[in-house]
This record gives sequence, C-alpha cells and structure tokens, in this order.
Amino acid sequence: MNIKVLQYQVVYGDLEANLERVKALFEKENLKGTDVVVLPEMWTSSYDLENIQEHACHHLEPAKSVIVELAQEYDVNIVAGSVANLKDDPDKVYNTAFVIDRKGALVHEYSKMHLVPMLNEPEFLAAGEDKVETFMLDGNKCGIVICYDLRFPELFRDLALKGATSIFVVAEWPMARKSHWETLIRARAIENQLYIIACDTHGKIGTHEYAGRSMIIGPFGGSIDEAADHGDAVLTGRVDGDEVAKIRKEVPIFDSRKRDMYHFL
Ligand SMILES: O=C(O)CCC(=O)C(=O)O
Repeated sequence: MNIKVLQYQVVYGDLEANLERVKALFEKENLKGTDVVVLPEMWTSSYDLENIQEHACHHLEPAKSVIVELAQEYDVNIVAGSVANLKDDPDKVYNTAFVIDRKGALVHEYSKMHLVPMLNEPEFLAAGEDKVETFMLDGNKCGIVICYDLRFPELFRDLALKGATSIFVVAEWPMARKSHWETLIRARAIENQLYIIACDTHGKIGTHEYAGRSMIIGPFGGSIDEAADHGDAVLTGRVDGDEVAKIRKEVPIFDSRKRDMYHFL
C-alpha cells in the first residue's frame, strides 16, 4: 500500500479556506496511483478554540462531502486527519478523525479521547467516548490516533493486539515539544513493530507554532520518509504486512509478553 502524507499549513479559523486548500493540494500534487493520502489534525479550523462552535462541522459535514468527492475523483483512500465536529449534542464539539475509502465510504471515525491541557482543549472540546478500533484499507489492518494520544502507549498496544500493522497519527504538534514527537513516533513503531505514519502541520498558526517533522517509520524503527520542521512537504512510503511479520519473527516480543505480570492491565 503506497502512502502520501501531506504536511502543509492549516488556515486558522477558516473552514472554507481550508476546504479549498485541500482541494488545491490534491490538484497540485500527483496523487493518482497513490493508495492512501493523509491529512493533519483539526485541518478545518486549527486551534481557534474560542470560536470552535462556529467552525465546527456537523456530523463531519461539509468536510466529509469534500473528502468523499476527492476520494472518488482520485481513486484514493483518504485518512482525513481530524476536524472539530458536533454530533447530536449541540454543546459538545469533538476532535474527530475520519477515514474515507476510494469508493467514498466512511470506513472509520474516532474522536480524540485524551484532551490536551497545554492547549486548553478540555475547556472547549468534549472527550471521545469510544475505544480505539482497527479498520481495513486495501486489505491492510490499520488504526488511527490523534496527536496527544501519542503519549499513551496503551492505545498503540491495544491497536497492535487487535492486529493493526499500520497506525496513523494525525497532529498539530507544537514546536515547543518537537523532540518528544520525534522520539515517541519512533518508539511507538519499535515497541509495537508496526508502521507509524505521522502527519503534522507546520509554522505559526494563530498563537502557536507547530513542529512539522511528519514521518513514516517502519516496524524496525527505520525512517522511510521524513519532513523538515518548516515548509510544506509530501512524504511517500509503502507499508507491507509481510515486513511486519518478518520483524516480529526476528524479535518476537509479542510471544515474550508476560501478561500475568503486568498488574495495571
Ligand atoms: O502532547 C503534546 O505535547 C502536544 C499535543 C497536542 O498538541 C495535541 O494533541 O493537539
């Protein structure tokens, strides 16, 4: 499965401009023949949290319709980052990731469960109530988590034990903690022996500066492609379930686990 990760600057607090930006990126980059395209976190609004009700999608719309059209036009699966999203309760805005397959079907939705105190998320957003689950893309078992979730290895192990061989991390990760991002992305790949495909935004957006450094890391911790901390970039990589199986045979940590000894699980 071939993957392209789009690292670009999200527009602060402007849903229409962000929808147009994504359409323009699909037109500009040569995405035909790609199996999966990945977008960052909160790509319809960025962190304009004080006005987040105003920018929020409703049951993912209008972002979902735009992504469905692009998926069908370019014949590509889209891991559509996350958007500010109202569901049934008009007072609860979630940070919701979604995935559309090449036929235009919604194959997965996940709302961020760990809200970020450092960005005041708990004051403005509601925490997702669903556990992480896997989904299939072109025969590959995948998972997705959102930004701050990267700090919780339990989620990655949960997805790995459910059979995921690729995990997407969609983010707006601040520059101030760039080294944590770089280290944790690689660690999550090594400790779970799977692909991590991490998409971040970059530059100053509103009051924060973001780290860039989108990455595709393989199941042995090797770098497949990486972006700089500034500037737009398109990362390219290929994920392969056979490679995951090979690494897990060489270093069989899943066979060596001692579940009875981990009293916190
Ligand atoms: O954990 C961090 O340092 C950053 C998390 C974050 O910015 C986010 O989840 O949006």
